[in-house]
Amino acid sequence: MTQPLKIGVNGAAGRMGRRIVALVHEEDGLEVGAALEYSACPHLGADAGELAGVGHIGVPVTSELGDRVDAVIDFSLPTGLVAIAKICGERGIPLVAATTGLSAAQRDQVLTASHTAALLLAPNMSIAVNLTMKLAREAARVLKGVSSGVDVEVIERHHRFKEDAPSGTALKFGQIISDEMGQTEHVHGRQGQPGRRPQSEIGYHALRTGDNVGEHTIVFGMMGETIDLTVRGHTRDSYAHGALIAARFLCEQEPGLYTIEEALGL
Ligand SMILES: NC(=O)C1=CN([C@@H]2O[C@H](COP(=O)(O)OP(=O)(O)OC[C@H]3O[C@@H](n4cnc5c(N)ncnc54)[C@H](OP(=O)(O)O)[C@@H]3O)[C@@H](O)[C@H]2O)C=CC1
Ligand SMILES: O=C(O)C1=N[C@H](C(=O)O)C[C@H](O)C1
Repeated sequence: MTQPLKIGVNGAAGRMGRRIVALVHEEDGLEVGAALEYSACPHLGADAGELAGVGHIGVPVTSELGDRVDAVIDFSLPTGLVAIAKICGERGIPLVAATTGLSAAQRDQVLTASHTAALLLAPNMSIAVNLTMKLAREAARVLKGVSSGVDVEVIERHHRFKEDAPSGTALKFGQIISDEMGQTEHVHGRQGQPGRRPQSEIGYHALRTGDNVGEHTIVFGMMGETIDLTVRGHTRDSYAHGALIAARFLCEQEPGLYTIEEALGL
């Protein structure tokens, strides 16, 4: 019988980390190998399963990655991702990097791990969101030919605790669309007298309310008609399931940089 893959969870005491711990524990062929947090985390020493609401699993929250993991899934903070990416790169451990809000320099530091380990870095692990990205690319490809112009706006809604804005997913939607349509300016909200809207911009609008786990709407506004592409999360498990698929996928790959589309088979 094959041994279960041992998954290290970075940010294990967080909202996503707890769901990853719970689902890894429940899924056949996977087990929690390590539950990682930063060295001053108040949850150090607590049982990761108890924190995640699935009962005692005998894996304490720790700040040191032991030698018991086959892959790491990270949902933490940019500094946490940079630190774990360095370790994964040094040890050749596959890494699913889900944290958003990285600076360009932090992103480059994380990408360095792909020279020596299998790495997947994506702002959204959900199948529905990544499929909607494909739809958005197709819409942009077709609509760029509309002679009277198309105004693209990205509206996202998230919970009040989210630290970065706009979401990493919103920025990726904008990147995909501007790659197809050629917009060169990315505008975040509007106020005062911005004047007539130029075709060269994509507008982003970040709403922060309550416990919303994530919604994105891409508006393609034209003269006479509008297309809204909307994708809504209902629970964080939509992201967690995709991250587990990605971890299994990376465990079968050579070192290198992989995409969530490859992992999900989109
Ligand atoms: N790609 C995707 O599909 C998704 C990505 N995300 C992203 O994942 C990240 C986490 O989201 P969420 O779970 O809601 O956030 P949380 O704040 O609930 O969780 C982050 C956890 O990481 C901990 N942490 C802080 N610093 C470090 C460190 N240096 N090393 C390890 N752990 C650390 C935090 O501790 P403390 O609270 O004490 O600071 C917290 O427990 C965000 O960037 C979010 O945008 C979220 C959902 C889906
Ligand atoms: O912080 C969140 O919650 C989420 N963050 C990701 C992002 O910034 O795109 C993905 C998802 O929307 C949930």
